[in-house]
Amino acid sequence: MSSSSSSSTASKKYKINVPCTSANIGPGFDVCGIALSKSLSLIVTIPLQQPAETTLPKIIYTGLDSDNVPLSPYRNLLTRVALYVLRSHDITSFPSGVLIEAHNEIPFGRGLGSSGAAVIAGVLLGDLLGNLNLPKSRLLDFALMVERHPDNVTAALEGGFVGSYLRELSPEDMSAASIPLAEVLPEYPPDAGPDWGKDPPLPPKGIGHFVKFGWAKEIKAIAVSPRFELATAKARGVLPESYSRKDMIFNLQRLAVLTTALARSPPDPDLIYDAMGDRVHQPYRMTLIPGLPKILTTLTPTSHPGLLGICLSGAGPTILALATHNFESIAAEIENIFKSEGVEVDWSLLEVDERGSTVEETQ
Ligand SMILES: Nc1ncnc2c1ncn2[C@@H]1O[C@H](COP(=O)(O)OP(=O)(O)O)[C@@H](O)[C@H]1O
Ligand SMILES: N[C@@H](CCOP(=O)(O)O)C(=O)O
Repeated sequence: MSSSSSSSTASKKYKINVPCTSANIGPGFDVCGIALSKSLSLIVTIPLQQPAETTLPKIIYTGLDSDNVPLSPYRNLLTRVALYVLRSHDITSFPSGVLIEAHNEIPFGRGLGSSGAAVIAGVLLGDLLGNLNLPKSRLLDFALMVERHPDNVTAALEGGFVGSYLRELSPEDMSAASIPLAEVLPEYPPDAGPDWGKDPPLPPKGIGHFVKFGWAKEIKAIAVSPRFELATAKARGVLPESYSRKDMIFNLQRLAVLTTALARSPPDPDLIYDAMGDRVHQPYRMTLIPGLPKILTTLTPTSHPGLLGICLSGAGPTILALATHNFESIAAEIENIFKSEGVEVDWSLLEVDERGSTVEETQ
């Protein structure tokens, strides 16, 4: 326990750590996600005794994109999600005197699950501040009321390589789960008191279901991120409403093979490369990401030994290449193709994070 000597300022500190994620992995649109080794972390200091004066949480950000984050707890995504969890448990306001120090390594709007990580961090923050001890399945329900595709949030919460689906809801549950996001996460006015607004819509129970797949230890992920943001909402907006039977079968066949192929040691590059093909989201997103068609066709396990497969990370624009070696030359080739389209990039070599999200008491 971390406590200062004076009893009036005695406090406990906790660290919440949430990994970034790469969703889809080719054919698994809105199904698969991998937790990777960059994270959003929060150090949360909570006074042991509530101060006499009521104060909102103080938020401090460091790290990537920290200049672009609202610091009002009524505007910030983390704290709005936490307040949703608290209000859903009849706790109408934040405890007073809380300090939240966020450190972010996940670039915003690049397809590495920054919003999914923020939503999971917010749910864990609400659970901590309300002393709720919610089980993982309930934490996921709250996250899914905010981020409505399960791939990023499930992988961020659970860690590793995960497949997930949403339970078919009863008509009554369906009406709760399809409430507009603005009602789940209202923009609280600056002077919002404990009685502000109506009761939040509670999530139906057991919305998300998942299974953790195996992952061959020698497989690493090269993430090449263009220096521009692509909002997930915009990249979902270009997708069609329906697909041909041929394209659905194309993806289902590959997905079934891929989930086992990535667990096998040593990995089979030709099998994985083919199994990472996709006809559901990548073809439609090519107009938003210059260089994507060339990247997906130029690099192969034959041209670049060590490469296993290549895909758009989440909704993009980051490219995810799975590989066992020759990481620099694979990244350099992707970087050159982007450069030829006038796009600058940053790249990093990431490991799979098997731990998922953690909450620990700290000093
Ligand atoms: N740590 C964070 N704190 C607050 N807001 C965040 C955080 N991370 C992401 N966001 C919000 O989520 C947006 C990005 O979400 P999205 O378009 O889904 O892209 P991504 O692929 O990175 O998840 C950011 O512009 C920001 O508004
Ligand atoms: N399945 C979603 C995943 C979005 O991931 P993000 O990291 O880009 O937010 C999609 O492809 O739209």
